[in-house]
Amino acid sequence: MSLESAATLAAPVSRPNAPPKMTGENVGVFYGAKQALFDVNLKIEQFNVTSLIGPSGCGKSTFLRSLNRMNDTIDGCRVTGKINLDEDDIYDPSIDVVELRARVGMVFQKPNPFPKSIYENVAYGPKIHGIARNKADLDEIVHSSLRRAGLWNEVKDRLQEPGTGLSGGQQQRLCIARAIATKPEVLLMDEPCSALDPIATAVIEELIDELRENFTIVIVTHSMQQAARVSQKTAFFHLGKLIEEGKTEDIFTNPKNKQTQDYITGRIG
Ligand SMILES: Nc1ncnc2c1ncn2[C@@H]1O[C@H](COP(=O)(O)OP(=O)(O)OP(=O)(O)O)[C@@H](O)[C@H]1O
Repeated sequence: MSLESAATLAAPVSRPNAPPKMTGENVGVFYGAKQALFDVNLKIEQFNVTSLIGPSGCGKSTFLRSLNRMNDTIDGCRVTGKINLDEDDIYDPSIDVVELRARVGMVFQKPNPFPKSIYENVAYGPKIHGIARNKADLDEIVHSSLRRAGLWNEVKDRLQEPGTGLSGGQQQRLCIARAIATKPEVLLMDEPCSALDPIATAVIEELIDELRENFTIVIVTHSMQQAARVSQKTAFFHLGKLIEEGKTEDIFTNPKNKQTQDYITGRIG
């Protein structure tokens, strides 16, 4: 992308004294004997969108998955270093991983609604986490999550129809509604628009900008334009290392590192 197009950057949310929502310190990730991430130090600011960018295989998704211990589900995967959510060390043996994943929710690359009704897709998390006290409560959570995900008007008359019957963009918004229904503090998004057309992508990008009022968001994206449009902070990874991070505007207009410069100007990738 041209450096000038960074003029479309989303305005930063100014909360100067807020401590970071999540902090990674010397994070390393191994798949068996192979090390995929090396000594990553990154602070995730609250109520901001942080983009993780870099060439294929550089470790973006690996780092994202380490933030809610999704890597635990991969055989032979081991994480070293420390990751905090507020004051909590998320790899401490006392941490309940199910509860952690309710606090740090995730939206995947391909929309993956359950083979259940639209209502049940969103109600599932609040039910298993015991968030709703009764049916009226559950209805309220489902309706407000669908509203916040910008899907309510399109589905309000068909809540009992299967989620899989929606369009791709609608399914992804349903997955976002499902993720926010458990009231997470942080929302992780792994290339959430890669399976969507430009119009559905624009809708999700707008939604991300609205969601940051209430959630801290970390997004992996292959699109530098998308990173520039939606995020306040950008982290550039290369070959398993965090090369440079900072305000999105600075990364795209005035990168300090030559590798970052080469990536954003299309010389590597
Ligand atoms: N389940 C796994 N088992 C073994 N190696 C893996 C696994 N997942 C990722 N890797 C390796 O770890 C490295 C980082 O992969 P990762 O998927 O995190 O990169 P990425 O930057 O998200 O890539 P992409 O943009 O292509 O999705 C790569 O070398 C990859 O082959």
